[in-house]
Amino acid sequence: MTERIVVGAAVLDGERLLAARRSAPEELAGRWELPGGKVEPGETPEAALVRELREELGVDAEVIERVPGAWPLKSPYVLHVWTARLLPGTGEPKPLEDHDELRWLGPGELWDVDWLDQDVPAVREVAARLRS
Ligand SMILES: Nc1nc2c([nH]c(=O)n2[C@H]2C[C@H](O)[C@@H](COP(=O)(O)OP(=O)(O)OP(=O)(O)O)O2)c(=O)[nH]1
Repeated sequence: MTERIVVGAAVLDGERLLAARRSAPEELAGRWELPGGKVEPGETPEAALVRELREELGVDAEVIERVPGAWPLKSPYVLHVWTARLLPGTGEPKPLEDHDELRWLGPGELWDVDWLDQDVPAVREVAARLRS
């Protein structure tokens, strides 16, 4: 089956990373992830990321760069991650859809939340870039 991309946004504010707690489906609820979602047919991953951040968090954001790596999810999905930043004046993100809590994680707090297993290597990669 053709791979389908799920985009995850590592939204950064200085050295802080935004984490989102899923409210559904049942098997993922309560675990933390990078906000994002499935890329629609004909859409670029970058456009999907901006769209998902608007839908899920009510914010306007811009993509910074791809975090190297691709992490397999439930077939046929594969997680690709980009760093992103909020546009000035857009306000604080809110858990409008798919999430019931958001947290900005500062340095030393990245591992304070229960990330989805498949997100752990992606967050590790983001953490390495935050330190460099
Ligand atoms: N958004 C997001 N999804 C993730 C991550 N890690 C992970 O396993 N997933 C899974 C959860 C879902 O099964 C799938 C993405 O689905 P989603 O529900 O966020 O996608 P979507 O907003 O496009 O919604 P829909 O089409 O299901 O309505 O990928 C992650 O870090 N971010």
